[in-house]
Amino acid sequence: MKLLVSVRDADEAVLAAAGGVSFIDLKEPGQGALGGLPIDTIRHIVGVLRQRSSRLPISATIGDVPMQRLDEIRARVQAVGSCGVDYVKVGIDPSHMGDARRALALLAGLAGEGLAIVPVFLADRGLDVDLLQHPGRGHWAGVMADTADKRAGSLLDVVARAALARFVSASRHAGLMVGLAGALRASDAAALAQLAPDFAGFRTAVCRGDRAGALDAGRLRELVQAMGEAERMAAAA
Ligand SMILES: O=C[C@H](O)COP(=O)(O)O
Repeated sequence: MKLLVSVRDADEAVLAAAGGVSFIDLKEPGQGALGGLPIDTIRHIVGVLRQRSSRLPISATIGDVPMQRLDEIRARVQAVGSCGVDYVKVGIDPSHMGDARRALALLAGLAGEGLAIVPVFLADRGLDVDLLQHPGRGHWAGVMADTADKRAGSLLDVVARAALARFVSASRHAGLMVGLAGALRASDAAALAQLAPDFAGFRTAVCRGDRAGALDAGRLRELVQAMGEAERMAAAA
């Protein structure tokens, strides 16, 4: 299981890369669950990481764009995708199923332009694995579950373990890389190792204060240790 950490600037990205993170995610945490960074900032961070010979995969979010605004989603995906990131993350709110399906179809079409797109299903009101049967699924680069309301607790408090296991397994079945996130804590490491997604994403747990605060090297170290230990124990079981 890769450890994804969300960062908002080049200093945080370098800190995360040096701290043992295996997946760097670019976002502005002060602007919501999928807050987007300015395009120039994304390009700058990618440049800094690549200059340092970091080959870590990099994702970036397009921002919290309402799903009905298909033209804006298209433009943001294309702009973020032009920055040299490996993956473009787009939030999907399944509580508006018609809009969600139309947005997912758009993302499948954009993948034809050579963009590796990861729909991020907001799981605050549950996870609908039927969306993983969307006809466009073969064009996505992966899928994620995440939460919008970080005050409600960890994803593991908000969504039943069995539903998360179904999401991971249905994603695999569809041939998709799968990630879990949503105010996850270091103490969730053992449960995450059991669920075994391809990656687990963190921001809140590695910050001083809330997720809009600064990335904290000590918290990051503790998280890397906890995740490594949980993986070793799951492998030994
Ligand atoms: O993509 C991962 C998220 O940025 C995780 O953020 P969070 O831990 O605050 O939910």
